[in-house]
Amino acid sequence: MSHTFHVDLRGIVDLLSHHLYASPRVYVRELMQNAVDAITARRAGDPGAPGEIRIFPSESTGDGTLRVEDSGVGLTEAQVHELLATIGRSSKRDELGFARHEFLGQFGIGLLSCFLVADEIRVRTRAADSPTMEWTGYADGRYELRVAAPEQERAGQGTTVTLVPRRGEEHWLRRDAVVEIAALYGAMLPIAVRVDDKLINIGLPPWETDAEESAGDRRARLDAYAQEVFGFTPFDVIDLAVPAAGLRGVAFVLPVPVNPASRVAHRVYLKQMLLSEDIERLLPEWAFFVRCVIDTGELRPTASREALYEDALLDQVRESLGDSLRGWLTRLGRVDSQRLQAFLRVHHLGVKALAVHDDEMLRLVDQWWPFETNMGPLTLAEFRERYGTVRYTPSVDEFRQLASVAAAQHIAVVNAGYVYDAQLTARLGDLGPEFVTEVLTASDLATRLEPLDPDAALAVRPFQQLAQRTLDPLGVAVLVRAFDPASLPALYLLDDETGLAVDLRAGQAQADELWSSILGSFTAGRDDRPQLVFNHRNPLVRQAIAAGDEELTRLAVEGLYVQALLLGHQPLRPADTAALNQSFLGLLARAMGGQR
Ligand SMILES: Nc1ncnc2c1ncn2[C@@H]1O[C@H](COP(=O)(O)OP(=O)(O)OP(=O)(O)O)[C@@H](O)[C@H]1O
Repeated sequence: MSHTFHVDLRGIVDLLSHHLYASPRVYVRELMQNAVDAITARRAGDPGAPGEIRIFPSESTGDGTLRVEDSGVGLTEAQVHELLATIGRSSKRDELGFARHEFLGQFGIGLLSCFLVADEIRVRTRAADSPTMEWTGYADGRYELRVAAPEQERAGQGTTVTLVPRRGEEHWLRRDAVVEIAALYGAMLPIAVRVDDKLINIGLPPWETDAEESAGDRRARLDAYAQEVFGFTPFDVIDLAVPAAGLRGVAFVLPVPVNPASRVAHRVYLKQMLLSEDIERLLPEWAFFVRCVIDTGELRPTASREALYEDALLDQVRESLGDSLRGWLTRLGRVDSQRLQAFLRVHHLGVKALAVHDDEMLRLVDQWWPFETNMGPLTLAEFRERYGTVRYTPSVDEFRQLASVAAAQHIAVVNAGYVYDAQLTARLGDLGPEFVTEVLTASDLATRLEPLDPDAALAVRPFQQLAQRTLDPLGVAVLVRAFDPASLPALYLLDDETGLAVDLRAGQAQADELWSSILGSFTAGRDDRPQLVFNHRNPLVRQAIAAGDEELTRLAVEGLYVQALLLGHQPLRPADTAALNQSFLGLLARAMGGQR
Protein backbone atom coordinates (compact mmCIF):
# COMPACT_ATOMS: atom_id res chain seq x y z
CA MET A 1 0.00 0.00 0.00
CA SER A 2 1.48 3.36 -0.94
CA HIS A 3 1.26 6.57 1.06
CA THR A 4 2.05 10.19 0.36
CA PHE A 5 4.56 12.20 2.33
CA HIS A 6 3.16 14.86 4.59
CA VAL A 7 5.37 17.88 4.70
CA ASP A 8 5.24 20.30 7.61
CA LEU A 9 5.32 23.68 5.91
CA ARG A 10 6.77 25.37 9.00
CA GLY A 11 9.82 23.12 8.71
CA ILE A 12 10.18 23.98 5.03
CA VAL A 13 9.85 27.73 5.67
CA ASP A 14 12.45 27.44 8.39
CA LEU A 15 14.74 25.60 6.00
CA LEU A 16 14.28 28.26 3.35
CA SER A 17 14.87 31.14 5.68
CA HIS A 18 17.96 29.73 7.31
CA HIS A 19 19.59 27.81 4.52
CA LEU A 20 18.38 28.93 1.13
CA TYR A 21 17.87 32.66 1.15
CA ALA A 22 20.44 35.05 2.56
CA SER A 23 17.76 37.48 3.76
CA PRO A 24 13.95 37.75 3.97
CA ARG A 25 14.18 40.70 1.59
CA VAL A 26 14.09 38.26 -1.36
CA TYR A 27 10.32 38.01 -0.94
CA VAL A 28 9.94 41.33 -2.88
CA ARG A 29 12.04 39.93 -5.69
CA GLU A 30 10.00 36.72 -5.86
CA LEU A 31 6.73 38.66 -6.02
CA MET A 32 8.05 40.98 -8.73
CA GLN A 33 9.36 38.00 -10.61
CA ASN A 34 6.04 36.18 -10.58
CA ALA A 35 4.33 39.37 -11.76
CA VAL A 36 6.82 39.86 -14.62
CA ASP A 37 6.39 36.22 -15.65
CA ALA A 38 2.60 36.53 -15.57
CA ILE A 39 2.67 39.67 -17.74
CA THR A 40 5.16 38.03 -20.11
CA ALA A 41 2.87 34.99 -20.41
CA ARG A 42 -0.15 37.17 -21.13
CA ARG A 43 1.69 39.20 -23.74
CA ALA A 44 2.82 36.05 -25.50
CA GLY A 45 -0.77 35.69 -26.70
CA ASP A 46 -1.73 39.35 -26.63
CA PRO A 47 1.26 41.62 -27.33
CA GLY A 48 -0.76 44.78 -26.65
CA ALA A 49 -1.84 43.68 -23.14
CA PRO A 50 -1.16 46.19 -20.35
CA GLY A 51 1.99 45.54 -18.39
CA GLU A 52 2.32 47.11 -14.99
CA ILE A 53 3.26 46.03 -11.54
CA ARG A 54 2.16 48.03 -8.51
CA ILE A 55 3.31 47.48 -4.99
CA PHE A 56 1.47 49.02 -2.03
CA PRO A 57 3.49 48.89 1.19
CA SER A 58 1.84 48.60 4.63
CA GLU A 59 1.57 52.39 5.08
CA SER A 60 -0.55 52.61 1.89
CA THR A 61 -2.86 49.64 2.51
CA GLY A 62 -3.49 51.03 5.97
CA ASP A 63 -4.06 47.62 7.56
CA GLY A 64 -0.44 46.50 7.89
CA THR A 65 -0.56 44.24 4.83
CA LEU A 66 1.48 44.58 1.63
CA ARG A 67 -0.20 44.26 -1.76
CA VAL A 68 1.28 43.50 -5.18
CA GLU A 69 -0.93 43.89 -8.26
CA ASP A 70 -0.11 42.78 -11.77
CA SER A 71 -1.91 42.79 -15.09
CA GLY A 72 -0.64 39.33 -16.00
CA VAL A 73 -2.34 36.14 -17.22
CA GLY A 74 -3.99 35.28 -13.93
CA LEU A 75 -4.93 31.74 -12.95
CA THR A 76 -8.05 29.64 -13.43
CA GLU A 77 -9.49 27.63 -10.56
CA ALA A 78 -7.85 24.44 -11.79
CA GLN A 79 -4.49 26.17 -12.15
CA VAL A 80 -4.71 27.59 -8.64
CA HIS A 81 -5.25 24.10 -7.25
CA GLU A 82 -2.40 22.75 -9.27
CA LEU A 83 0.14 25.52 -8.97
CA LEU A 84 -0.38 27.24 -5.68
CA ALA A 85 -1.16 24.17 -3.65
CA THR A 86 1.90 22.11 -4.49
CA ILE A 87 5.37 23.10 -3.47
CA GLY A 88 7.79 22.70 -6.35
CA ARG A 89 5.04 22.90 -8.97
CA SER A 90 5.76 25.55 -11.56
CA SER A 91 4.04 26.59 -14.76
CA LYS A 92 7.40 27.74 -16.05
CA ARG A 93 9.05 24.47 -17.01
CA ASP A 94 8.46 22.44 -20.12
CA GLU A 95 7.37 18.78 -20.05
CA LEU A 96 10.99 17.70 -19.67
CA GLY A 97 11.48 19.91 -16.66
CA PHE A 98 13.66 22.52 -18.37
CA ALA A 99 13.17 26.15 -17.47
CA ARG A 100 11.16 27.85 -20.16
CA HIS A 101 13.02 30.55 -21.86
CA GLU A 102 10.71 33.47 -21.36
CA PHE A 103 10.32 33.16 -17.59
CA LEU A 104 12.45 34.13 -14.64
CA GLY A 105 11.09 31.46 -12.31
CA GLN A 106 11.39 27.73 -12.70
CA PHE A 107 11.52 25.97 -9.33
CA GLY A 108 8.02 26.48 -7.96
CA ILE A 109 9.17 27.62 -4.53
CA GLY A 110 9.30 31.41 -5.03
CA LEU A 111 5.99 32.14 -3.40
CA LEU A 112 7.07 30.24 -0.30
CA SER A 113 9.65 32.93 0.41
CA CYS A 114 6.73 35.19 1.34
CA PHE A 115 6.30 33.07 4.46
CA LEU A 116 9.63 34.49 5.64
CA VAL A 117 7.77 37.71 6.38
CA ALA A 118 4.07 36.71 6.31
CA ASP A 119 1.77 34.33 8.17
CA GLU A 120 -0.84 34.45 5.50
CA ILE A 121 -0.72 34.92 1.72
CA ARG A 122 -3.88 35.94 -0.12
CA VAL A 123 -3.98 35.61 -3.89
CA ARG A 124 -6.89 37.09 -5.85
CA THR A 125 -6.45 36.08 -9.43
CA ARG A 126 -8.44 36.25 -12.61
CA ALA A 127 -7.59 34.54 -15.88
CA ALA A 128 -9.19 35.49 -19.21
CA ASP A 129 -12.88 34.58 -19.33
CA SER A 130 -12.76 33.22 -15.78
CA PRO A 131 -14.15 34.37 -12.47
CA THR A 132 -11.87 35.87 -9.86
CA MET A 133 -10.51 33.18 -7.53
CA GLU A 134 -9.49 33.81 -3.96
CA TRP A 135 -6.79 31.56 -2.54
CA THR A 136 -5.49 31.99 0.99
CA GLY A 137 -2.45 30.05 2.18
CA TYR A 138 -1.31 29.83 5.80
CA ALA A 139 2.18 29.28 7.14
CA ASP A 140 1.04 26.03 8.79
CA GLY A 141 0.29 24.52 5.39
CA ARG A 142 -3.50 24.96 5.13
CA TYR A 143 -5.08 26.74 2.21
CA GLU A 144 -8.59 27.84 1.24
CA LEU A 145 -9.92 28.51 -2.23
CA ARG A 146 -13.21 30.07 -3.29
CA VAL A 147 -14.76 32.09 -6.03
CA ALA A 148 -14.53 35.73 -4.98
CA ALA A 149 -17.63 37.51 -3.74
CA PRO A 150 -19.01 40.00 -6.33
CA GLU A 151 -17.54 43.00 -4.47
CA GLN A 152 -14.12 41.25 -4.45
CA GLU A 153 -14.23 40.63 -8.20
CA ARG A 154 -11.11 41.95 -9.98
CA ALA A 155 -11.78 44.64 -12.56
CA GLY A 156 -9.51 43.03 -15.15
CA GLN A 157 -7.30 40.09 -15.82
CA GLY A 158 -4.34 39.71 -13.46
CA THR A 159 -3.34 38.86 -9.94
CA THR A 160 -3.21 40.62 -6.58
CA VAL A 161 -1.07 39.11 -3.84
CA THR A 162 -1.60 40.35 -0.28
CA LEU A 163 0.76 39.49 2.57
CA VAL A 164 -0.39 39.57 6.19
CA PRO A 165 2.75 40.22 8.19
CA ARG A 166 4.32 37.78 10.56
CA ARG A 167 4.80 39.12 14.06
CA GLY A 168 8.20 40.81 14.33
CA GLU A 169 8.68 41.01 10.56
CA GLU A 170 6.38 43.99 9.93
CA HIS A 171 9.31 46.26 9.00
CA TRP A 172 9.94 44.29 5.78
CA LEU A 173 6.54 45.45 4.50
CA ARG A 174 7.08 49.16 5.14
CA ARG A 175 7.59 51.69 2.38
CA ASP A 176 11.27 52.53 2.84
CA ALA A 177 12.29 48.86 2.94
CA VAL A 178 10.10 47.97 -0.04
CA VAL A 179 11.28 50.88 -2.20
CA GLU A 180 14.89 50.01 -1.51
CA ILE A 181 14.52 46.30 -2.20
CA ALA A 182 12.34 46.77 -5.29
CA ALA A 183 14.80 49.31 -6.74
CA LEU A 184 17.77 47.09 -5.98
CA TYR A 185 16.38 44.00 -7.69
CA GLY A 186 14.02 45.49 -10.23
CA ALA A 187 15.66 48.66 -11.53
CA MET A 188 16.47 47.06 -14.89
CA LEU A 189 13.21 45.15 -15.38
CA PRO A 190 11.60 45.71 -18.77
CA ILE A 191 8.16 46.10 -17.18
CA ALA A 192 7.24 49.21 -15.18
CA VAL A 193 7.26 48.63 -11.42
CA ARG A 194 5.77 51.23 -9.07
CA VAL A 195 5.83 51.37 -5.32
CA ASP A 196 2.70 53.48 -4.74
CA ASP A 197 3.19 55.97 -7.57
CA LYS A 198 6.97 55.94 -7.55
CA LEU A 199 8.50 54.31 -10.62
CA ILE A 200 11.56 52.27 -9.62
CA ASN A 201 12.82 51.25 -13.09
CA ILE A 202 15.76 53.11 -14.61
CA GLY A 203 14.67 52.35 -18.14
CA LEU A 204 17.25 50.72 -20.36
CA PRO A 205 20.18 48.73 -19.01
CA PRO A 206 23.15 51.12 -18.77
CA TRP A 207 25.01 49.62 -21.71
CA GLU A 208 22.10 50.13 -24.10
CA THR A 209 22.28 53.32 -26.07
CA ASP A 210 20.01 55.05 -28.52
CA ALA A 211 20.99 56.51 -31.88
CA GLU A 212 20.95 60.04 -30.49
CA GLU A 213 23.52 59.50 -27.75
CA SER A 214 27.10 60.43 -28.65
CA ALA A 215 30.00 58.18 -27.62
CA GLY A 216 31.15 60.86 -25.16
CA ASP A 217 27.72 61.14 -23.55
CA ARG A 218 27.43 57.39 -23.28
CA ARG A 219 30.81 57.20 -21.61
CA ALA A 220 29.90 59.98 -19.18
CA ARG A 221 26.67 58.16 -18.33
CA LEU A 222 28.50 54.86 -17.78
CA ASP A 223 31.13 56.62 -15.65
CA ALA A 224 28.37 58.04 -13.47
CA TYR A 225 26.76 54.60 -13.25
CA ALA A 226 30.06 52.99 -12.15
CA GLN A 227 30.51 55.71 -9.58
CA GLU A 228 27.06 55.04 -8.18
CA VAL A 229 27.27 51.26 -8.21
CA PHE A 230 30.93 50.58 -7.42
CA GLY A 231 32.14 53.91 -6.07
CA PHE A 232 34.82 54.60 -8.66
CA THR A 233 35.16 56.40 -11.98
CA PRO A 234 36.54 53.77 -14.32
CA PHE A 235 39.81 54.01 -16.21
CA ASP A 236 37.94 52.58 -19.18
CA VAL A 237 34.69 50.81 -20.03
CA ILE A 238 34.68 47.59 -22.03
CA ASP A 239 31.51 46.35 -23.70
CA LEU A 240 30.80 42.67 -23.21
CA ALA A 241 28.67 40.31 -25.28
CA VAL A 242 28.44 36.51 -25.28
CA PRO A 243 25.54 35.68 -27.60
CA ALA A 244 25.57 31.97 -26.70
CA ALA A 245 24.62 32.93 -23.13
CA GLY A 246 22.34 35.81 -24.12
CA LEU A 247 24.82 37.95 -22.27
CA ARG A 248 25.37 41.69 -22.54
CA GLY A 249 27.11 44.02 -20.18
CA VAL A 250 30.07 46.19 -19.39
CA ALA A 251 33.35 45.79 -17.57
CA PHE A 252 34.65 48.81 -15.68
CA VAL A 253 38.43 49.00 -15.44
CA LEU A 254 39.55 50.00 -11.95
CA PRO A 255 41.42 53.30 -11.81
CA VAL A 256 43.62 52.26 -8.88
CA PRO A 257 45.83 49.23 -8.25
CA VAL A 258 44.31 46.19 -6.57
CA ASN A 259 45.81 43.09 -5.14
CA PRO A 260 45.38 40.39 -7.81
CA ALA A 261 44.51 37.93 -5.05
CA SER A 262 41.64 40.04 -3.72
CA ARG A 263 37.98 39.03 -4.09
CA VAL A 264 36.40 40.29 -7.28
CA ALA A 265 32.64 40.68 -7.08
CA HIS A 266 30.42 41.43 -10.05
CA ARG A 267 26.83 42.53 -10.42
CA VAL A 268 24.82 39.97 -12.35
CA TYR A 269 21.28 40.30 -13.69
CA LEU A 270 19.25 37.39 -14.93
CA LYS A 271 16.69 38.42 -17.55
CA GLN A 272 17.09 41.93 -16.16
CA MET A 273 16.32 40.99 -12.54
CA LEU A 274 19.25 41.40 -10.18
CA LEU A 275 20.67 38.02 -9.20
CA SER A 276 23.40 39.36 -6.92
CA GLU A 277 25.80 42.22 -6.48
CA ASP A 278 28.37 39.79 -5.27
CA ILE A 279 29.03 37.16 -7.92
CA GLU A 280 32.58 35.84 -7.92
CA ARG A 281 34.25 33.61 -10.51
CA LEU A 282 32.41 35.17 -13.42
CA LEU A 283 35.76 36.01 -15.00
CA PRO A 284 39.03 34.11 -15.23
CA GLU A 285 41.18 34.57 -12.15
CA TRP A 286 43.62 36.89 -13.88
CA ALA A 287 40.93 39.48 -14.64
CA PHE A 288 41.27 41.17 -11.28
CA PHE A 289 41.34 44.69 -12.70
CA VAL A 290 37.67 45.03 -13.73
CA ARG A 291 34.24 44.99 -12.13
CA CYS A 292 31.40 43.87 -14.38
CA VAL A 293 27.71 44.47 -14.66
CA ILE A 294 26.05 41.92 -16.90
CA ASP A 295 22.65 40.62 -17.83
CA THR A 296 22.26 37.07 -19.07
CA GLY A 297 19.30 35.14 -20.35
CA GLU A 298 20.87 31.69 -20.46
CA LEU A 299 23.04 31.18 -17.41
CA ARG A 300 21.22 29.22 -14.73
CA PRO A 301 20.65 30.44 -11.20
CA THR A 302 20.85 28.22 -8.15
CA ALA A 303 17.52 27.66 -6.37
CA SER A 304 18.12 30.59 -4.02
CA ARG A 305 18.57 32.75 -7.12
CA GLU A 306 21.51 34.37 -5.40
CA ALA A 307 24.34 32.65 -7.30
CA LEU A 308 25.10 31.20 -10.71
CA TYR A 309 25.02 27.49 -11.25
CA GLU A 310 28.47 26.14 -12.19
CA ASP A 311 28.04 24.41 -15.53
CA ALA A 312 29.69 24.12 -18.92
CA LEU A 313 27.97 27.29 -20.13
CA LEU A 314 29.40 29.29 -17.24
CA ASP A 315 32.86 27.94 -18.11
CA GLN A 316 32.34 29.03 -21.68
CA VAL A 317 31.16 32.47 -20.57
CA ARG A 318 34.19 32.85 -18.33
CA GLU A 319 36.46 32.06 -21.24
CA SER A 320 34.67 34.40 -23.67
CA LEU A 321 34.71 37.28 -21.20
CA GLY A 322 38.42 36.65 -20.64
CA ASP A 323 38.95 36.84 -24.41
CA SER A 324 37.09 40.17 -24.53
CA LEU A 325 39.34 41.64 -21.85
CA ARG A 326 42.49 40.32 -23.51
CA GLY A 327 41.21 41.73 -26.79
CA TRP A 328 40.74 45.11 -25.14
CA LEU A 329 44.31 45.06 -23.85
CA THR A 330 45.84 44.09 -27.18
CA ARG A 331 43.69 46.58 -29.06
CA LEU A 332 44.73 49.30 -26.67
CA GLY A 333 48.35 48.40 -27.42
CA ARG A 334 47.65 48.74 -31.13
CA VAL A 335 45.60 51.92 -31.20
CA ASP A 336 46.56 53.85 -28.09
CA SER A 337 49.81 52.66 -26.62
CA GLN A 338 49.99 55.66 -24.30
CA ARG A 339 46.78 54.60 -22.64
CA LEU A 340 47.98 51.05 -22.39
CA GLN A 341 51.09 52.33 -20.67
CA ALA A 342 48.92 54.40 -18.34
CA PHE A 343 46.94 51.21 -17.60
CA LEU A 344 50.14 49.32 -16.90
CA ARG A 345 51.35 52.04 -14.55
CA VAL A 346 48.28 51.31 -12.44
CA HIS A 347 48.00 47.54 -12.82
CA HIS A 348 51.53 46.43 -13.71
CA LEU A 349 51.98 44.30 -10.61
CA GLY A 350 48.83 42.37 -11.38
CA VAL A 351 49.62 42.04 -15.07
CA LYS A 352 53.14 40.88 -14.22
CA ALA A 353 51.79 38.37 -11.72
CA LEU A 354 49.73 36.92 -14.57
CA ALA A 355 52.58 37.10 -17.04
CA VAL A 356 54.51 34.66 -14.85
CA HIS A 357 52.11 31.99 -16.19
CA ASP A 358 50.40 33.56 -19.18
CA ASP A 359 52.28 34.03 -22.45
CA GLU A 360 49.87 36.62 -23.78
CA MET A 361 50.40 38.82 -20.75
CA LEU A 362 54.14 38.23 -20.99
CA ARG A 363 54.09 39.53 -24.56
CA LEU A 364 52.24 42.57 -23.32
CA VAL A 365 54.85 43.24 -20.64
CA ASP A 366 57.62 42.60 -23.17
CA GLN A 367 56.19 45.07 -25.56
CA TRP A 368 54.88 47.81 -23.34
CA TRP A 369 56.37 47.90 -19.87
CA PRO A 370 59.44 50.17 -19.65
CA PHE A 371 62.22 48.54 -17.63
CA GLU A 372 65.06 50.43 -16.03
CA THR A 373 68.22 49.81 -18.05
CA ASN A 374 71.67 51.36 -17.99
CA MET A 375 70.79 52.89 -21.37
CA GLY A 376 67.66 54.63 -20.03
CA PRO A 377 64.12 53.26 -19.72
CA LEU A 378 63.33 50.75 -22.49
CA THR A 379 60.77 48.04 -23.06
CA LEU A 380 62.26 44.58 -23.42
CA ALA A 381 61.15 44.59 -27.07
CA GLU A 382 63.02 47.84 -27.71
CA PHE A 383 66.02 46.53 -25.82
CA ARG A 384 66.07 43.37 -27.95
CA GLU A 385 65.81 45.35 -31.12
CA ARG A 386 68.80 47.49 -30.16
CA TYR A 387 71.04 45.03 -28.37
CA GLY A 388 69.84 41.54 -29.37
CA THR A 389 70.33 39.53 -26.21
CA VAL A 390 68.38 40.73 -23.19
CA ARG A 391 71.15 40.85 -20.59
CA TYR A 392 69.83 41.45 -17.11
CA THR A 393 70.72 41.51 -13.45
CA PRO A 394 68.33 39.62 -11.19
CA SER A 395 68.71 42.04 -8.28
CA VAL A 396 68.57 45.80 -7.88
CA ASP A 397 71.85 45.77 -5.94
CA GLU A 398 73.68 44.03 -8.75
CA PHE A 399 72.24 46.49 -11.22
CA ARG A 400 73.44 49.44 -9.17
CA GLN A 401 76.85 47.86 -8.91
CA LEU A 402 77.27 47.04 -12.56
CA ALA A 403 75.14 49.50 -14.52
CA SER A 404 77.53 52.38 -15.05
CA VAL A 405 80.63 50.27 -15.55
CA ALA A 406 78.79 48.00 -17.97
CA ALA A 407 77.53 51.06 -19.86
CA ALA A 408 81.10 52.35 -20.16
CA GLN A 409 82.05 49.00 -21.74
CA HIS A 410 78.99 49.40 -24.06
CA ILE A 411 77.25 46.50 -22.38
CA ALA A 412 73.53 47.22 -22.09
CA VAL A 413 71.87 45.69 -19.06
CA VAL A 414 68.29 45.53 -17.77
CA ASN A 415 67.45 45.90 -14.11
CA ALA A 416 65.23 42.88 -13.47
CA GLY A 417 65.47 43.27 -9.73
CA TYR A 418 61.92 44.44 -9.03
CA VAL A 419 59.02 42.14 -8.16
CA TYR A 420 58.40 39.45 -10.83
CA ASP A 421 60.87 41.05 -13.30
CA ALA A 422 63.60 38.43 -13.03
CA GLN A 423 61.05 35.60 -13.35
CA LEU A 424 59.51 37.26 -16.39
CA THR A 425 62.82 38.01 -18.08
CA ALA A 426 64.01 34.46 -17.46
CA ARG A 427 60.75 33.16 -19.00
CA LEU A 428 60.95 35.30 -22.15
CA GLY A 429 62.55 32.40 -24.01
CA ASP A 430 59.18 30.58 -23.80
CA LEU A 431 57.83 33.06 -26.35
CA GLY A 432 60.14 31.88 -29.13
CA PRO A 433 63.73 31.30 -30.19
CA GLU A 434 64.27 34.97 -31.00
CA PHE A 435 63.87 35.88 -27.33
CA VAL A 436 67.41 35.38 -26.03
CA THR A 437 68.17 36.31 -22.45
CA GLU A 438 71.24 36.10 -20.26
CA VAL A 439 72.05 37.02 -16.68
CA LEU A 440 74.91 39.46 -16.35
CA THR A 441 76.86 38.58 -13.23
CA ALA A 442 79.64 40.50 -11.57
CA SER A 443 82.17 37.83 -12.55
CA ASP A 444 80.92 38.00 -16.17
CA LEU A 445 81.60 41.68 -16.13
CA ALA A 446 85.08 41.13 -14.71
CA THR A 447 85.93 38.83 -17.63
CA ARG A 448 84.75 41.54 -20.03
CA LEU A 449 87.10 44.16 -18.60
CA GLU A 450 90.24 44.52 -20.67
CA PRO A 451 93.31 42.73 -19.21
CA LEU A 452 96.61 44.68 -19.17
CA ASP A 453 99.23 44.08 -21.81
CA PRO A 454 102.07 41.83 -20.58
CA ASP A 455 104.48 44.71 -19.83
CA ALA A 456 101.97 46.67 -17.83
CA ALA A 457 100.87 43.47 -16.06
CA LEU A 458 104.44 42.85 -15.02
CA ALA A 459 104.83 46.42 -13.82
CA VAL A 460 101.75 46.32 -11.60
CA ARG A 461 102.57 42.96 -10.05
CA PRO A 462 104.26 44.37 -6.88
CA PHE A 463 101.28 46.66 -6.33
CA GLN A 464 98.85 43.83 -6.92
CA GLN A 465 100.67 41.55 -4.48
CA LEU A 466 100.76 44.25 -1.84
CA ALA A 467 97.08 45.04 -2.35
CA GLN A 468 96.23 41.34 -2.13
CA ARG A 469 98.13 40.99 1.14
CA THR A 470 96.35 44.05 2.50
CA LEU A 471 92.92 42.75 1.56
CA ASP A 472 93.43 39.06 2.34
CA PRO A 473 92.09 39.49 5.88
CA LEU A 474 88.94 40.97 4.35
CA GLY A 475 88.45 38.01 2.02
CA VAL A 476 88.74 39.92 -1.26
CA ALA A 477 90.55 38.91 -4.47
CA VAL A 478 92.47 41.72 -6.18
CA LEU A 479 92.63 42.24 -9.95
CA VAL A 480 94.00 45.07 -12.08
CA ARG A 481 92.26 45.82 -15.40
CA ALA A 482 91.94 48.78 -17.73
CA PHE A 483 88.35 50.01 -18.11
CA ASP A 484 86.11 53.00 -18.50
CA PRO A 485 85.09 55.25 -16.92
CA ALA A 486 88.66 56.27 -16.11
CA SER A 487 87.36 58.35 -13.22
CA LEU A 488 86.40 55.17 -11.31
CA PRO A 489 89.43 53.95 -9.34
CA ALA A 490 88.15 50.54 -8.25
CA LEU A 491 85.17 48.31 -8.75
CA TYR A 492 83.82 45.88 -6.17
CA LEU A 493 82.25 42.88 -7.86
CA LEU A 494 80.03 40.48 -6.02
CA ASP A 495 77.49 38.23 -7.63
CA ASP A 496 74.67 36.36 -6.00
CA GLU A 497 76.57 33.13 -5.38
CA THR A 498 79.64 34.92 -4.12
CA GLY A 499 77.35 37.02 -1.96
CA LEU A 500 76.04 33.84 -0.38
CA ALA A 501 79.58 32.65 0.35
CA VAL A 502 80.38 36.05 1.88
CA ASP A 503 77.30 35.85 4.10
CA LEU A 504 78.25 32.33 5.15
CA ARG A 505 81.75 33.47 6.05
CA ALA A 506 80.40 36.41 8.02
CA GLY A 507 78.10 33.97 9.83
CA GLN A 508 80.98 31.63 10.42
CA ALA A 509 82.99 34.40 12.03
CA GLN A 510 80.23 35.09 14.52
CA ALA A 511 78.91 31.57 15.16
CA ASP A 512 79.97 29.14 17.84
CA GLU A 513 82.28 26.28 17.02
CA LEU A 514 79.67 23.78 15.89
CA TRP A 515 77.86 26.19 13.59
CA SER A 516 81.11 27.59 12.38
CA SER A 517 82.26 24.15 11.22
CA ILE A 518 78.91 23.43 9.56
CA LEU A 519 78.95 26.77 7.71
CA GLY A 520 82.61 26.22 6.90
CA SER A 521 81.76 23.02 5.06
CA PHE A 522 79.77 25.10 2.54
CA THR A 523 82.56 27.55 1.82
CA ALA A 524 85.65 25.35 2.11
CA GLY A 525 87.84 25.03 -0.95
CA ARG A 526 86.03 27.60 -3.06
CA ASP A 527 87.56 30.73 -4.48
CA ASP A 528 84.37 32.61 -4.86
CA ARG A 529 85.65 35.62 -3.08
CA PRO A 530 84.31 39.00 -4.17
CA GLN A 531 86.69 40.85 -6.45
CA LEU A 532 88.17 44.29 -6.16
CA VAL A 533 89.23 45.39 -9.64
CA PHE A 534 91.61 48.36 -9.74
CA ASN A 535 91.31 50.53 -12.82
CA HIS A 536 94.62 50.97 -14.57
CA ARG A 537 93.21 53.95 -16.43
CA ASN A 538 92.57 55.88 -13.22
CA PRO A 539 95.21 58.51 -12.35
CA LEU A 540 94.98 57.86 -8.60
CA VAL A 541 95.51 54.14 -9.08
CA ARG A 542 98.47 54.91 -11.34
CA GLN A 543 99.92 57.05 -8.56
CA ALA A 544 99.39 54.29 -6.01
CA ILE A 545 101.10 51.80 -8.32
CA ALA A 546 104.07 54.11 -8.74
CA ALA A 547 104.20 55.36 -5.14
CA GLY A 548 106.90 53.02 -3.92
CA ASP A 549 105.78 53.78 -0.38
CA GLU A 550 104.39 50.58 1.05
CA GLU A 551 102.51 52.13 3.93
CA LEU A 552 100.88 54.80 1.78
CA THR A 553 99.90 52.18 -0.78
CA ARG A 554 98.28 50.02 1.93
CA LEU A 555 96.31 52.99 3.19
CA ALA A 556 95.20 53.88 -0.35
CA VAL A 557 94.20 50.26 -1.09
CA GLU A 558 92.08 50.07 2.06
CA GLY A 559 90.50 53.44 1.32
CA LEU A 560 89.70 52.55 -2.30
CA TYR A 561 88.28 49.20 -1.20
CA VAL A 562 85.81 50.79 1.20
CA GLN A 563 84.89 53.46 -1.33
CA ALA A 564 84.17 50.74 -3.91
CA LEU A 565 82.00 48.95 -1.35
CA LEU A 566 80.03 52.12 -0.74
CA LEU A 567 79.60 52.78 -4.47
CA GLY A 568 78.29 49.24 -4.89
CA HIS A 569 75.75 49.83 -2.08
CA GLN A 570 77.30 47.01 -0.11
CA PRO A 571 76.83 46.78 3.64
CA LEU A 572 79.96 47.38 5.72
CA ARG A 573 80.99 44.56 8.06
CA PRO A 574 82.87 45.48 11.24
CA ALA A 575 86.17 44.55 9.55
CA ASP A 576 85.34 46.90 6.65
CA THR A 577 84.57 49.77 9.02
CA ALA A 578 87.86 49.12 10.78
CA ALA A 579 89.66 49.27 7.42
CA LEU A 580 87.89 52.54 6.65
CA ASN A 581 88.98 54.08 9.96
CA GLN A 582 92.50 52.87 9.61
CA SER A 583 92.81 54.21 6.09
CA PHE A 584 91.12 57.52 6.78
CA LEU A 585 93.09 58.33 9.94
CA GLY A 586 96.34 57.09 8.42
CA LEU A 587 95.91 59.18 5.28
CA LEU A 588 95.00 62.23 7.40
CA ALA A 589 98.08 61.78 9.53
CA ARG A 590 100.20 61.44 6.41
CA ALA A 591 98.59 64.48 4.85
CA MET A 592 99.37 66.52 7.92
CA GLY A 593 102.95 65.49 7.67
CA GLY A 594 103.14 63.10 10.57
CA GLN A 595 103.64 59.36 10.83
CA ARG A 596 101.24 56.99 12.55
N1 LIG B 1 1.35 36.81 -9.99
C1 LIG B 1 1.09 35.63 -10.54
N2 LIG B 1 0.32 35.56 -11.63
C2 LIG B 1 0.07 34.37 -12.22
N3 LIG B 1 0.53 33.19 -11.76
C3 LIG B 1 1.29 33.19 -10.67
C4 LIG B 1 1.62 34.40 -9.99
N4 LIG B 1 2.39 34.08 -8.94
C5 LIG B 1 2.56 32.74 -8.96
N5 LIG B 1 1.91 32.21 -10.00
C6 LIG B 1 1.85 30.77 -10.37
O1 LIG B 1 2.26 29.99 -9.28
C7 LIG B 1 3.31 29.12 -9.64
C8 LIG B 1 4.26 28.95 -8.45
O2 LIG B 1 4.91 30.19 -8.16
P1 LIG B 1 6.27 30.22 -7.40
O3 LIG B 1 6.69 31.63 -7.26
O4 LIG B 1 6.13 29.44 -6.15
O5 LIG B 1 7.27 29.46 -8.37
P2 LIG B 1 7.82 29.82 -9.82
O6 LIG B 1 7.71 31.26 -10.09
O7 LIG B 1 7.16 28.88 -10.81
O8 LIG B 1 9.32 29.38 -9.67
P3 LIG B 1 10.45 29.96 -8.70
O9 LIG B 1 10.55 29.07 -7.53
O10 LIG B 1 11.67 29.85 -9.55
O11 LIG B 1 10.05 31.35 -8.36
C9 LIG B 1 4.00 29.80 -10.80
O12 LIG B 1 4.63 28.86 -11.66
C10 LIG B 1 2.81 30.48 -11.51
O13 LIG B 1 2.19 29.62 -12.39
